[in-house]
Parts: sequence; structure tokens; C-alpha cells
Amino acid sequence: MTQNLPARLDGSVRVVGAGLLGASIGLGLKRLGVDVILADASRAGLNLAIDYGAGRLAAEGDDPALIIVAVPPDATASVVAAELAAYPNATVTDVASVKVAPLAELEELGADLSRYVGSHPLAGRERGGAISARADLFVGRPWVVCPRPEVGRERVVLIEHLVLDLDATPVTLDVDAHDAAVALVSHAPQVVSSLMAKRLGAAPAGALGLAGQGVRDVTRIASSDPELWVQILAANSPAVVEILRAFRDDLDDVLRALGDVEASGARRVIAQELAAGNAGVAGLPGKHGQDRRYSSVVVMVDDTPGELGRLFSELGEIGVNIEDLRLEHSPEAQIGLAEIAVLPEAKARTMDDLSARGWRIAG
Ligand SMILES: NC(=O)c1ccc[n+]([C@@H]2O[C@H](COP(=O)([O-])OP(=O)(O)OC[C@H]3O[C@@H](n4cnc5c(N)ncnc54)[C@H](O)[C@@H]3O)[C@@H](O)[C@H]2O)c1
Ligand SMILES: O=C(O)C(=O)C[C@]1(C(=O)O)C=C[C@@H](O)C=C1
Repeated sequence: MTQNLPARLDGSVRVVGAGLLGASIGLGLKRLGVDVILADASRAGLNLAIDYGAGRLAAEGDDPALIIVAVPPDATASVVAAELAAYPNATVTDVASVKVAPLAELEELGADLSRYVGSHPLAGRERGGAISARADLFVGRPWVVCPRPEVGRERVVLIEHLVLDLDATPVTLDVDAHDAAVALVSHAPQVVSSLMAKRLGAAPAGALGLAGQGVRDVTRIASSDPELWVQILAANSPAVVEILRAFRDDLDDVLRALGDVEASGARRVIAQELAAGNAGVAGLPGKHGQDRRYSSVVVMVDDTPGELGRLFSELGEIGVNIEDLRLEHSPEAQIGLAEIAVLPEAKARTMDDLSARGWRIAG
């Protein structure tokens, strides 16, 4: 996973905004030996990111060829404009989660747009700040790059090199197509997750103690920063509203059916909505962004040192490649569940061989 190839990027890179995204970019590039200059409006935030090894303070004479702006969406255009003005030869990109609004604001500000290429990694976490940063945050994830006709190809290539150096996959889209797509795959899901999590606040005593993996999957991103997300949702509101309206229509259908389950066709309506969900989720790309599905084998693993390692080496001995892995573990239980993704044709053999070696298969 960790690559040791030399960086494609050449020279210093300046990162403005040393929070989750900025510090993760810094850590990833520093790992390749790139000189990373960090800047942030918060001195404390900047010092923390430097302490974590994400880069260094700016110095007299710095002349970065590439500047990455990783500040909240509402601040993005003004910071990009200031960087374009301060470094007249540099190519500037940003990583904001919306792309139409910052570009429109930059046009209004009269910035030199021939050196600006917006971008957006579809990778992140529900917690911000350098403290949550990770060098491998972008590995295998799509990173949208939004070139425009007035930008020279060499500047777009520079951004693509950044993306490839961080082991992400560049995806070219214009800003409108980007915002429409992320409304569906990122912005509306945030609202749905948060609203479901809000229900948990009204849980009767003891109910939350029964929470399994299902509710955790649905609500993980409900821990996201409200201030950041208000900016994202407000900047892409028409597209998000359209998706949430369709969601509300489907919800109304389910509510009507559940309201009178004995009515003719009610169970069919519920089943159809659930089956449509099966079809929707099956379309999500699998590992490394490819549209490929794997079969999963769930193995029960004793909560003792070395058990997981033994499982991995035995999978190696029987010649099965682990395509993906998810661990489920309850702090109370003395057992964990390892969900191993394997090629569909390897599933039956994996289950048989592991059972023969004494492993308990849970599904
Ligand atoms: N969080 C995610 O999962 C995620 C994923 C992809 C893209 N993004 C985008 O990345 C950007 C940064 O998000 P984050 O999660 O890293 O946030 P963050 O809060 O962790 O970091 C933002 C940093 O920007 C600094 N900052 C704010 N205004 C500034 C200014 N005017 N000048 C200089 N620094 C300033 C803050 O002090 C903070 O350190 C946002 O535009 C967001 O939409 C976030
Ligand atoms: O995985 C998460 O925690 C995220 O919030 C990541 C996520 C996403 O929706 O996929 C969130 C917003 C960003 O603009 C990009 C990525």
C-alpha cells in the first residue's frame, strides 16, 4: 500500500489550511520527501500540524510551484485569490467539497483564473483538525479535478501529479457535473445520516446499549462538523433539495404502507422500496473505485492476541487473497467478526477450507 516511488511533484508545495485535509496532504507528500510549507489562520492549528510532521513554517524566499487551499468552503475563494496574487507563478488548487460557488466568487473577485484548477478528494473523516489527519487518507479514493479551457494543460497535469502522489485516482469533471454528483453521493447522505442520528437522542433507557453495526454504519458521518456542513449544504442547496424531495416521497410511500400494513399492496410497496435499495447499493463501486463486487466470508475470531494474524496467514496458506476487510468488535464480547471480501469464485472454497481448519464461519 505505501509506495516508495519518488514524488511526481517537483519543488516546494504550499498548503493553506492545516486541518484534516491540509495536514493529511502534508503528511502524504512529506512521506515522499516533498518540501511542504504550511499556513493557517489559527496559529495553534498550524503548530499542531507542524508537530505532527505535516510540513514546516513559511520562510522568506519560498517559491512554491503548487499551492493547495484546504480551508472551509466559504473562505475558499478569498484565500485562493490571495494566494494567486501573492505567488504570481504558482498553480493554485483547492479541495473544497463544492466547486461551482468558489469558482463564481473567484470570477467576481477578478482573480487570475488561468492559474486556478479546482479539485475535490472524495476522502475524508467525520472529525476535522490536524489531530485527525492521516498520510493515507486519499489512498485508492477518487479525486475530482475540474480543468477549464483557459487553464494550460501543464497546470492540470501538476494537479494530477499531486493526486497520483497521494495514491488517489484523478477524475476529470466540470464544476456543474461535480456538484450534481456529490449532492447525491455525499451531501444528501449527510443530511439523512444526521436526521437518523437525531432520533437516537430520544432513545428510551437501555435502547442504545443494543446498538449493533447497522445503526453505526448509517450514522457514522452524523459526527461531522455542523459548521463545515452548513457551508457545504448551503453552497449546493438546489441539487441537495431535489434529492431530499425524492427521498421524502419514497419515505411517504413507506409511511403510508406501514400505517396500514393489512391494506392491499402495502407489503408489496415496502418490499419494492427495500429491493430498490438493494439495487442502489449494488451499484456502488467496490475496491479501488472499480465497479466490481466481492463475496464476503464472515469469520469469528477469538479476542486473543495473534488470532487475527493466524487467520490472515492461514488464508495465505490456502491461497485466498483478501480483497477487502472489515472488523466488527464489541468491547463486551470476547469475540470479533472479521468480514473478508474475496473473489466470488473463491467464496465456497474459503469457507470449506477455513471450517476444516477449525475456524467458525458466521456467514
Ligand atoms: N472533512 C472532510 O471529510 C473533507 C473531505 C474532502 C474535502 N473537504 C474540504 O476540505 C476543506 C477543509 O476541510 P477540513 O475537514 O480539513 O477542515 P478543518 O476544519 O479540519 O481544517 C480547516 C483549516 O482551515 C483553517 N482556516 C479557516 N479559515 C482560514 C483562512 N481564511 N485562512 C487560512 N486558514 C484558514 C482552519 O483554522 C483549519 O485549520 C473544506 O473546504 C472541505 O469542504 C473536507
Ligand atoms: O467519510 C467521511 O467521513 C466523509 O465525510 C467523506 C466525504 C464523503 O461524503 O465521502 C465527505 C465530504 C467530502 O467533501 C468528501 C468526502
